[in-house]
Amino acid sequence: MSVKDLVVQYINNEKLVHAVDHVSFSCKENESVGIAGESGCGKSTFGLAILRSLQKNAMVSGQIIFNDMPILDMTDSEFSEKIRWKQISMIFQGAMNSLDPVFTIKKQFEEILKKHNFNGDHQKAISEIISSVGLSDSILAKYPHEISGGMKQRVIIAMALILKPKMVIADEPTTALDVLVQAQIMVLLKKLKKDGLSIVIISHDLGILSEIVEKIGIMYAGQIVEFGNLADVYNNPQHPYTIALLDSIPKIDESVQKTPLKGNPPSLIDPPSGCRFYDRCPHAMEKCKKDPPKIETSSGFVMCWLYS
Ligand SMILES: Nc1ncnc2c1ncn2[C@@H]1O[C@H](COP(=O)(O)OP(=O)(O)OP(=O)(O)O)[C@@H](O)[C@H]1O
Repeated sequence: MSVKDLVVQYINNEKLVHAVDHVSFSCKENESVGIAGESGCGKSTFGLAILRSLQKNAMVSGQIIFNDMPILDMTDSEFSEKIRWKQISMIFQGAMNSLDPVFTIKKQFEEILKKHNFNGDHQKAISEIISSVGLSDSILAKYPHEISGGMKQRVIIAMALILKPKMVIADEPTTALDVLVQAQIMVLLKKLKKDGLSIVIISHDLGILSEIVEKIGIMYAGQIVEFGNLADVYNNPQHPYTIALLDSIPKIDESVQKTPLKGNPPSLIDPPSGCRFYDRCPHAMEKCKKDPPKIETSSGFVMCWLYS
């Protein structure tokens, strides 16, 4: 997948919210990408833009090329017919709470298959996918309130995978689960990845991302300010925001208490020109008031005046 100059703006009360601002990067087949950043920086908007599932008040420009197909140029019906759920699917943030309480799990799988005109054997497809996420067929007769949070999340993952997509966008797939269940879900995602699934995983939790992705993008106020191989970004972060984000992870053997990053990200309505991290950056200089250059790094890029 290659994302070029992706811009998403929401119109809200006659004002523009610049939720994703000129985002570009690419990843290879079977590579998984993590998108990390604070709440409200545009991570979910980015994921929803790939699946063309943004709300109606969103305006999108730029290009997303998936398997040589320019997916933003397709008509809605072409995208639904060829791509959505069949090639790219999504585990939506908080989706396990949106399972329909009045239908059994089986019925909810059948609805998805019907909606996508699946003409194979429904029972076989459901059983196969349920077993691939570590559940047994007995769960199918149950209602959502009869199963645990971890099982619900497995059901949601199975639903996203039932049409055998090549790539899944997982938006905070472990948030709201206890740590043991989080670990089980990560084991499951790693297994699916090993079986050939590409995963774009969106999370504010750098620990979770470090377990699974090859590439990572650090998002700040709608922009990807640093992108590269996981090891490069984690071991040798370049952008002051990445450094601060990594530094905020508590370590068990540290005696000195961490000083959290001060201040808040700028509003995405009329964000300031120049570097968006300017107000919080310990290295801010006069030239940072101008838009930062995109500097090539060993495996990606950093958007920062420190390196020009
Ligand atoms: N439909 C919408 N209309 C207007 N503004 C929106 C809409 N959806 C999101 N936003 C705004 O866009 C910005 C980015 O939101 P988004 O949900 O993509 O961020 P996020 O990084 O995923 O946050 P979180 O981790 O809290 O989900 C925020 O300022 C949010 O308020």
